Amino acid sequence: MTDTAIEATSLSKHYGRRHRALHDCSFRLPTGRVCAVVGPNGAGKSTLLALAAGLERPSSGTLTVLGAAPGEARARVAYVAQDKPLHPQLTIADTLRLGAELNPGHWDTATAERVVSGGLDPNARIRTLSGGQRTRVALALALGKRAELLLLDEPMADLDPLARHQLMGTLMATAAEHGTTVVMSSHIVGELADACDHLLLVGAGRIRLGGGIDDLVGAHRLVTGRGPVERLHPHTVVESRATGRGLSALIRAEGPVADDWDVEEPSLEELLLAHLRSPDAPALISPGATSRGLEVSA
Ligand SMILES: Nc1ncnc2c1ncn2[C@@H]1O[C@H](COP(=O)(O)OP(=O)(O)OP(=O)(O)O)[C@@H](O)[C@H]1O
Repeated sequence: MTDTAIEATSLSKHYGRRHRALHDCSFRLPTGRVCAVVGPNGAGKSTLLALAAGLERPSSGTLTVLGAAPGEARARVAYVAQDKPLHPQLTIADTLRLGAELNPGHWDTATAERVVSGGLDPNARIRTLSGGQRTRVALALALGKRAELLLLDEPMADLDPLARHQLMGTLMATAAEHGTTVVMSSHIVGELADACDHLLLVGAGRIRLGGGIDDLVGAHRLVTGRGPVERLHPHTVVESRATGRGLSALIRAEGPVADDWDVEEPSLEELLLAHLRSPDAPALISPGATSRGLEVSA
């Protein structure tokens, strides 16, 4: 049994000659984590999830999922694509029955029904559902499968706040009870902080931050003091701006920060926003999240 849910080594995916969706990505996601995949539009998040689901093939580099090639791990993985494809002519009940038939011996009826419970008519056809209602059915199929790895591409995007809250609760309960690894892309940063313990920040096809959220947040500091920014040497300055009092910066601390700076730990949201605003800041993959393939070949 592997302790690695996903491992990428120098992974690249190009569409045609000009579209570089992912470039030279290396990281490791241990099993049992709830991982947020965050990044701007077009960063490569969906491409990464589709590669892990075995629906796309890398242009170069390697990717393993639960210790196997992505295609071989498919039975142990559930994937919900961004557009949540379902059979429009089936009813909700038919769809869940199909899920049970396709996953003999490892179908969790109670969880699947819980995800679609609350105001949804089991006899309603998929084509009559709203976007958010379809999402709930797609998530019911994914959670019902009792997969070891859930790959969810923007699962919360069109859910109302109550449904989002319920979904997060169900995901957390599933992950805790069965040790399921969850990987979900999202733009809703505020809601990730409570639910996720691992982060992949993707920017322009590269991994910008990778690792446990506590490790990544703990490696950074928000500092306020008198400029100029050069006074922050030797720390890595991710983002800095002039304020009424002098200078405010988010830094990656390379040792103790001098006493004349006010120092705070950033929130996850502050960390992400600073990195999103500073796409050229150096990448950080925390030690437990580096690709072992890379260590061997380095
Ligand atoms: N099938 C495709 N053919 C050509 N280019 C593609 C294809 N799929 C994705 N791309 C390109 O790859 C890049 C990454 O796309 P991807 O969908 O992975 O981004 P994303 O981070 O999921 O974006 P969003 O947040 O908008 O969903 C984009 O520049 C996109 O135009």
